Amino acid sequence: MTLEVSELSVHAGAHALVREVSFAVGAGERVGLIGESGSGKSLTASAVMGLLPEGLRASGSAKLTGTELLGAPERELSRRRGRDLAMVFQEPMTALNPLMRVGRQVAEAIRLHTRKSRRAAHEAAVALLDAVKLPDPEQLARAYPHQLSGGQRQRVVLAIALANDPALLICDEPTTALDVTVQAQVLDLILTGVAERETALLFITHDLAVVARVCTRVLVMFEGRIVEEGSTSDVLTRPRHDYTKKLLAASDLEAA
Ligand SMILES: Nc1ncnc2c1ncn2[C@@H]1O[C@H](COP(=O)(O)OP(=O)(O)OP(=O)(O)O)[C@@H](O)[C@H]1O
Repeated sequence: MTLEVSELSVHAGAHALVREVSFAVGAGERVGLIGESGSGKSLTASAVMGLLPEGLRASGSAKLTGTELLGAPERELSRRRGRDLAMVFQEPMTALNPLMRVGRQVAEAIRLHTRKSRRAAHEAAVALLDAVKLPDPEQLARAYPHQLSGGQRQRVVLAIALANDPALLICDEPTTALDVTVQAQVLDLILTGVAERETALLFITHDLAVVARVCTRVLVMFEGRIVEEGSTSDVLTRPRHDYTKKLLAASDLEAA
C-alpha cells in the first residue's frame, strides 16, 4: 500500500475533530474523501502531510510506502513533501510565490529534490508546463503568477506537484474555485498525471459529480469518522449510511 492510515485521530485539547480514521490507498488508486463541511476531511489530509494548524495534535499512524509520517521530524517531512508526497489545494495563489516566474518555481521544485543542473531543470520545467497543456510553455515559463488565469495557475501548481513523480498526491477541492469548463480540463490533467506515474490519489471534495468522474473508491466522513466506504458506483448508487443517503439527495448528481 502506498498510504496506510490507521486509527488516525486529531484533537484540539480534549476535543476530537477526527476520530480513529483508518483507510489505505494503493499505487495508482484514486480514492475520494467526501462529507459535509466540517466533517474532518481537510484535517485528515493535513495530518497525513504533517501540516496541522498550531494547537492541533494527531495520534495513530499514517505510513507512506511503509514509513511512518506521524511524529516524524519536520526535516524528514519537508524532505518527503514535494518528492514522495505532493498536494494541490483549492487556491493556487497560496502555493505559488507571487514574485517568482512560474517556470523557475517548477524548476526549483525539481532542483530541491534532484541533482539536475539549472539548465536541465529548466528544460524539465518547460516539458511539465507543456504536459499540463499550458499554451506556449517556453514563453509562459517567464510569466509571473498574477499574469495567468486561475485555471492556468492551478495547472502550474499541478506541474509542481507532479514534478518529482510523487507516490501520493493529495488534492483538497482543487477545482472548486474554477469555472466548470476549466474544472473539467484540470480534472482530466490530474487523472492523466496520476495514471502516468502510478501515483496514489486522495481526492477531497464535496462535489459528488467530481467524485464520480475522478475516483474509483470513496470514503464518506461524518463528524470526524469514516461512516461508509466502497466503490464509487456502489456508494453513489446504493448508499447504506443515512448520512450518505442525505448527501446524495442534497446533491445535483443526476443533473450533472
Ligand atoms: N485549527 C483548528 N482549531 C480548532 N478546530 C478546528 C481547527 N481547524 C479545523 N477545526 C474544526 O475541525 C472540524 C473539521 O474541519 P475540516 O477543515 O477538516 O473539515 P472539512 O470536512 O474539510 O470541511 P470543509 O469541506 O469545509 O473544508 C471542523 O469542525 C472545524 O471547525
